[in-house]
Amino acid sequence: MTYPKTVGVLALQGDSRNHLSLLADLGVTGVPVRTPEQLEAVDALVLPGGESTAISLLLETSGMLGPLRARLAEGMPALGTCAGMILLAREVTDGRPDQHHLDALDIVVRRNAFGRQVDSFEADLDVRGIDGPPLHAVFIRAPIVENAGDGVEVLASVARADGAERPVVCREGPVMVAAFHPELTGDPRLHQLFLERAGD
Ligand SMILES: NC(=O)CC[C@H](N)C(=O)O
Repeated sequence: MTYPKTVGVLALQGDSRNHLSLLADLGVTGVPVRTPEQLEAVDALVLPGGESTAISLLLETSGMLGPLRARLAEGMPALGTCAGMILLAREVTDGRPDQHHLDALDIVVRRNAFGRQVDSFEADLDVRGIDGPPLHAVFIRAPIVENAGDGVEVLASVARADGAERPVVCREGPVMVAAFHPELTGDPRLHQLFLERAGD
């Protein structure tokens, strides 16, 4: 199994540093991506958590929106976490009217939607494809997956305060998303799962 050679981390806004150090722990060259030229040079991309409306705007002003759409359409592997998951979705039900989404996997998401747990909560997740102890996940103003298409694999779910189970890790082809912040716990297993598929 080979990992992609160079993995970019979108560094326009939000938490790119911890993603870069997890990639380094896995022996992968991670590079911050802020320009179309830097995007062109990577084999895969991590879109971190932060604020999806701000990242959306910065994608536009940096000139990266078009090139990023094109790379995703060509099949570039991407991992989106929290705000990154919102950006990669097919539809955002309550995004700002001018908020861009990249339509890279067939999910519909709603921002800041974990009911009473809206601000933050933590959960231990069984993730399909990850062995060993459950993955500890930190959710911060997390999006909810309202609908996942037939082609989408749901790899982990969590019960909302009202008891409804919601997908929190999804994958479609080379694109994987998580509603939480996998970079905050120092556990590299979610990145590893992404890279295993991304390098195929
Ligand atoms: N932790 C996060 O990335 C939060 C996402 C944020 N609520 C948004 O809408 O973009």
